[in-house]
Amino acid sequence: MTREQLIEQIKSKRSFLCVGLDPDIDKLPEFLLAYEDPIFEFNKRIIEATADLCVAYKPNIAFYECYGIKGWISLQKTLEKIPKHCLSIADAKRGDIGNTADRYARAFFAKESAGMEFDAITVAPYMGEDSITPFLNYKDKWAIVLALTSNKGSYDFQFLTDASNQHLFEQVIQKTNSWGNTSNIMYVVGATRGEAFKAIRHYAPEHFLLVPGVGAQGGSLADVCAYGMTKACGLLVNATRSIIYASRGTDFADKAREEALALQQAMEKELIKAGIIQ
Ligand SMILES: O=c1ccn([C@@H]2O[C@H](COP(=O)(O)O)[C@@H](O)[C@H]2O)c(=O)[nH]1
Repeated sequence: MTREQLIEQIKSKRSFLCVGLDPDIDKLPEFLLAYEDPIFEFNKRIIEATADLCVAYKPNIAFYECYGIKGWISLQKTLEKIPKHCLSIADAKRGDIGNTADRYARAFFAKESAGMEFDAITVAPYMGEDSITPFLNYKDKWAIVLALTSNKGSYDFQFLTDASNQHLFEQVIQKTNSWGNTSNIMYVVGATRGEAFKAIRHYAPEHFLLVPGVGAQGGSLADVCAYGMTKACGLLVNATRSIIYASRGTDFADKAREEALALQQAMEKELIKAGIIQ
């Protein structure tokens, strides 16, 4: 999906919501366990209940690969169920030397290789340029670079400063910026980092940011929008557990829709406030 198509979707759906698909077999509604592939059944119903309210889906690969071959099959079926008008993000956080990164890119972007073609993948920048550029060689695909994450551990490295007082997360953005452009690189910035969005926008004024941490992690949508929104929106705000586990009963898809709708409505207000839609 191109940047222009993504912006078009945001405007027409009046939403910049990304729904996380992190299915945990121990948290699924019990009646689904009778199905041959409970994870796919769960995801399918979540997608059907929310596809008109969101512009992206983000399966976190850990929640599939932990089930081995069966999990990969559930992931592949889930990806096929994600409508083409939604950006599909493999939250895989890959990062390795160039020739290995090339294989990772094939695995997630080249359908003829592993049978999956995501629009985007999250990547870890620690290993530098050759670990990221293989993902940028695919037309209309995105590498989403971890910049400032939502977790407590982000303080261990990401806030370290150099002699000029520049934080590591700022250096990451400044450096990776030159490897691609605003049509093939996004950054992960946690919603719990409201205070840092100004600094992020200094180094990435136009890039899309994938923002996890609203909902279960307590991040503020209002803060994210106040400091992170651009003229083209520039935000994909993710919520996972607060949507997909809104209920564990037979009404789970309806309740997921209610949660997604509440976020979409709050996002619509922000888009109007910013003059992006009327
Ligand atoms: O900084 C980060 C990077 C990735 N994540 C992932 O996003 C979702 C968040 O799920 P919630 O249930 O909405 O908390 C999950 O897949 C994380 O691994 C993140 O939270 N923070």
